[in-house]
Amino acid sequence: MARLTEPSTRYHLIVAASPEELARQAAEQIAAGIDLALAERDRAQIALAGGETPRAAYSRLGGEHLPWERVDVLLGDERWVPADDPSSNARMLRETLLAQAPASRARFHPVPTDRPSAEASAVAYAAELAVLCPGRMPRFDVVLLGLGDDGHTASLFPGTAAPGVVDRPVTIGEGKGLPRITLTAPVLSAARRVIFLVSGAGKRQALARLLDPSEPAGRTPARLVRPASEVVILADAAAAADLPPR
Ligand SMILES: O=C1O[C@H](COP(=O)(O)O)[C@@H](O)[C@H](O)[C@H]1O
Repeated sequence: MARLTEPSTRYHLIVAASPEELARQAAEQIAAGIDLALAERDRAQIALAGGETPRAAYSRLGGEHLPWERVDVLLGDERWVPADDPSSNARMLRETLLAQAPASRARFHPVPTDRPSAEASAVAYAAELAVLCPGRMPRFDVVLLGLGDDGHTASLFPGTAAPGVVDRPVTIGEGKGLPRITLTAPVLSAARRVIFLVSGAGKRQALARLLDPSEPAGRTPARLVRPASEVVILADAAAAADLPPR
């Protein structure tokens, strides 16, 4: 009898020579995913990373001439903080991608963090997602992810329950002392195009672990993102410094 084995995830690593090049490549990859989606459907849905790394890429992407009014912009995760909190991922997006024409015409769907609890915010975000992308698991056209130095992605932190949630698209997480709302691994994996953006020497070990087939996902939850298509990793030279030649 034939043994069924899960196909392994294919990673395509691109090392950028400068911060400008990293931002340019990221903006280009996201724009290409949007273009492809809009050639096939009326609207494109993208889920973007928070944190600090993608700021320059978003500022650059915001100037791309795309039919932004047909693009739904969501977040892969959000800290459960008010919308104007300095650590709010929505605030960061509003200050970069959405701050300028033409991307200001996109429809932004922030995580509603104004609910009485993180759980209630997760339920509200899941309801919004269900309207936008009907079906059991939403399928984004593009998912841009970050990689934490501890191997987390979105808000799937090692040692917490969120990475193990597989029966719903949105769950609550916890990381660096903050309650969070996050897309789950099955939704991230269902995306048509997944891109990781990794920058800085502090991410060296995490990046090496992400690319190591023997690395357990329990220690590096970013390995739980296993789309059918190849995963593009855009890294700078500092993050990629310890990697063996590929
Ligand atoms: O907490 C978070 O961290 C990750 C990584 O952020 P970075 O600035 O170190 O690249 C980010 O992807 C995630 O959205 C954010 O909430």
